Amino acid sequence: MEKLKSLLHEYPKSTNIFMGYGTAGFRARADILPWIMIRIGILATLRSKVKRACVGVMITASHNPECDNGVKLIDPHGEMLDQTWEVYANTLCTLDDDINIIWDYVETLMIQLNIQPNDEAIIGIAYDIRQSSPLLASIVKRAAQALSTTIMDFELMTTPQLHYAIRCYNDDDLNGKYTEADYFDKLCTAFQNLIFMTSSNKSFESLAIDAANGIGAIKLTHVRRILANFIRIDIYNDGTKGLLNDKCGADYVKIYQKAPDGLPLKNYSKCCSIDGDADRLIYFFIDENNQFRILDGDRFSVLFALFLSLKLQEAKLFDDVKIGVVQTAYANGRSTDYIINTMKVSVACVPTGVKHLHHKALDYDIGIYFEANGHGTVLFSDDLKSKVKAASEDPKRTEKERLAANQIRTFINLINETVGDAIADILATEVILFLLNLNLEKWLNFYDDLPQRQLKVAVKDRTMIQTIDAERRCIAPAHLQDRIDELVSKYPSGRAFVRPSSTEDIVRVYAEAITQIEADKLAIEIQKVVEELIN
Ligand SMILES: CC(=O)N[C@H]1[C@@H](OP(=O)(O)O)O[C@H](CO)[C@@H](O)[C@@H]1O
Ligand SMILES: [Mg+2]
Repeated sequence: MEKLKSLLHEYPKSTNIFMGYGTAGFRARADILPWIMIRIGILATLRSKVKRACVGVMITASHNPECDNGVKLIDPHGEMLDQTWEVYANTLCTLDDDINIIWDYVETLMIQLNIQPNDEAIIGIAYDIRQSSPLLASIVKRAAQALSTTIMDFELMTTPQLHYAIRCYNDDDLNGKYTEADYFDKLCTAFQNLIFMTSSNKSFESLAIDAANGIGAIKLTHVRRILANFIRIDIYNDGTKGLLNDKCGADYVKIYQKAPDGLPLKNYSKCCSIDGDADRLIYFFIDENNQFRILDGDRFSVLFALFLSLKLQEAKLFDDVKIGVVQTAYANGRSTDYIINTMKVSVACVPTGVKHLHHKALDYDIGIYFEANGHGTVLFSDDLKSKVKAASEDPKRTEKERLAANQIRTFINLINETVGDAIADILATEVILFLLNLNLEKWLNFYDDLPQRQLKVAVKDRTMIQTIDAERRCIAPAHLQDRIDELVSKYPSGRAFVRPSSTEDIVRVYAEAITQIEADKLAIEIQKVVEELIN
């Protein structure tokens, strides 16, 4: 109690205004975060006690600028914090800096959640390369230690590494331990084995990676070294010169549809950008007409689903396996059409936010999910894992069937199933392109995107908008949806929706149409309706 009391005194609550615990946890300017870290240390301790397992605390603001930071909790299987606990996180942060008030709330929660004072707690803490990160991590650590919690200090890590590390500690199948060397060995060995299984004498073209001047640059050097005999990886924006996420990184490339600074695009046929904490990935290249072309999250869904359904067919397992793609309303309509009608793979649409995609993907034996912004992964059910193992070892099957099953089995090891992992996704993408004999141009030509436009609208109260049907329709305020329907009906192949952002104080408008001019026009018309009905 005394230690916690002095910590509250040392880092007093600096503001009553803060964004709630959302998809990305808490995010704000780094200088107003210290007091929040005390409460996170407490919350993580309680979560660990309830789950009787290790939980994670990741300090990062992902693609946001260096001056920002953030924090989020990771649950024992490496997944995002359970949604009911987001409420406790918010309540803890609304409490005053009074040790008695805070302690009363902690005791109430302990009774409610049946936590005994002597229950053990263990937390793994990691952070990205922001200057503010070590201090924020030390505050979480001190708050948790004040409650006798054991700390594993992982220091610098990518977000997906910490998710995976937490899963390892809680899973006996994964030896209950994590080392960075084991992690990159696992990914790189799977990559090499998939190449060895292929009787091709092709070689890889060099890959240029824009690492957003973030933590990914440091971690990618391991992969570059291990795979040096297979693929040449050149890392740009590695933090030696530029600023974190400044005119570079996956978010910049996707939003501005522009090449990142600091990468000699013309020297490469394949380039990609990751974001500041290495959980998003976007590929890009210059096409024959000298146009800058990007391959976003929708394209990864298509590529991964294509590869996995093809291998399931070759292994004669396709009819026994439920494979599906999970998207949000921001997925380009043409990608959805292509997956359903050409690839004959089912598609589910869920609200924005990785936790929703991840949750839905668990419904499938092979659940592939990506947000259009490049965050995503693949989940494989235990049943699917047993099936492919059995098929790969079944002497009654043909060699081709066994090989395909073995390829799926190996591919599973190339994936970080806990969360989108840009480094794992790069290796998976490279291997699929290699095995299917594709380059970026051919991959892009699977289908043409419908032109689209996204707008941000500043409103007085964005919570006035309520949505249903995976955020594709509004039920409040009155008449908004009717007005949107009326506008959309004037555009052939038009599609549009509005929703309040969960990370910014704005309403997002999305519109799609046959031409860019029409998509822009539709978006602006809807923006006006939003302004009229909300402000
Ligand atoms: C349209 C869009 O890109 N939305 C992003 C953004 O959420 P909003 O609720 O739209 O602000 O940030 C989320 C967290 O990073 C990310 O999961 C999501 O995809
Ligand atoms: Mg990120």
